[in-house]
Formats: sequence, C-alpha cells, structure tokens
Amino acid sequence: MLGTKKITAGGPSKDRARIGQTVAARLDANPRMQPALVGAAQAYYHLDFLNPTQCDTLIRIIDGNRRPSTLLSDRPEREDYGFRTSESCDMDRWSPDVQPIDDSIADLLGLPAVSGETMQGQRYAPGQQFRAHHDFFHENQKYWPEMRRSGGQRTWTAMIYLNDVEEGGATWFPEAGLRVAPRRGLLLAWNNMSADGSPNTLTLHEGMPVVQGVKYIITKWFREGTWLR
Ligand SMILES: O=C(O)CCC(=O)C(=O)O
Ligand SMILES: [Fe+2]
Repeated sequence: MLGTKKITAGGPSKDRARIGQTVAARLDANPRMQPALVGAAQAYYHLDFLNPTQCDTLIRIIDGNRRPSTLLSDRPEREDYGFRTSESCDMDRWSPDVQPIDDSIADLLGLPAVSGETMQGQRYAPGQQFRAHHDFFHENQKYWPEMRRSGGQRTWTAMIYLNDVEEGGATWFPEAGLRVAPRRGLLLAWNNMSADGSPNTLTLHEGMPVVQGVKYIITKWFREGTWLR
C-alpha cells in the first residue's frame, strides 16, 4: 500500500521541494550530466566523474579500512537475511585524498559540503549485496529524532563506481525501472524526495549481488540541513 508507506516515511516539505528543484536545475544545465530517469524520480549520471587514479586511491583507502557494513533500521530481522552483506568504511573528509573529491561532489549538485554525511566506501565480494531499501529516513522509526537533530531528512544521494565489475553488482531501482551497471568513474545521483518534498518511495533500490569480481563504490548522502557541525 503505497499511500500508507508515504505517510509513515514522512510528509511534504517546502524546503525539501526547493532543494529538489534547485539541484535538478543545476544538473540540467550541466552538459556532462545525463538524465537517467524520467517521471518516477529525479536521477542523473555523469560518465568519468573520477579519473582512474582517483578511483584507485579511494579503493586503496577502502581496502585499508573496511569492516562489515551496518544498517540503520528498527528491524533487527534484516540482519539475519543478509540484507547488507558488504564491507564499508567512513572516508576521512579531511584527508587530502578525500576532501577535493568530497567538495567536487557537493559542487556538482550545488549543495553545501556541510550538508553531506561522511562519505561511505563500500566493497562487495562475490555474493555480497545490499537488498532493496530507501536511503531516506522513515520518520516513524526510533532513529528519527536523532537524525532530525543531525541535519534532518536525506535528500540527494550521489554514488560513484570505482571499478568495472566482471558480472553482477548493478544498482537496481525496481519500481522506478532503472538498472545501472558498475562502470569505473561513473557518478549516479538521485533525489530521494518527491516534487512536494515528501519521501519518494519509488526510489527503492538495491545493490544486486556481485557474481564475479569485486565491486567498490563510494556513497554520499546529503541532508536537508547541516550535518557537519
Ligand atoms: O551498491 C549499490 O549499488 C547501492 C548502494 C546503496 O544503495 C547505498 O549505499 O545506499
Ligand atoms: Fe542506498
């Protein structure tokens, strides 16, 4: 029941609607950004956003810091189903290897760097996956008061694939009808909010299991307010 899901995830918001419009206008004006979706959600991609040297640097950092990924959910049963089996790490935003990339992503979207959460590095070995989820916060869950204090709702997500994967590992949006295969340097960005600023349930997505090879990505989640204090 889509209607019920919408209500429990959160309601409309003028501020979030405005963020959606201003970021989309900026991306529409950027000749290197291509629309990835029409209708269901605002989504764009940029080929070769990072060069191979930048990708290799981030991969090296992920390999040096990775640990089992965690989930932000009130539903402990998700742990049992192998919901998010990848390994991940926080990428130190003050590191000279990370900061320029962090800033360039914020600049691409036109969002303040301080609204971005700490960049996440993720590594998926064969069989590992991140099952279907929304990046936005469900405002009826226990974690929400804390998330509201730390910058509020997540608006845009930016993801970058750091390598080509031999088989599997696509990012799949089953409800919006989009499947993106990993490609070194490709940045994919989407708005987790609808036009009225409410959470857009059509942004449901999953990191499909890697079949062959290893998949490395970084993810940036942007908040409606200030995350970094
Ligand atoms: O691994 C992927 O393709 C998706 C990752 C993802 O959804 C996330 O980090 O929020
Ligand atoms: Fe996600």
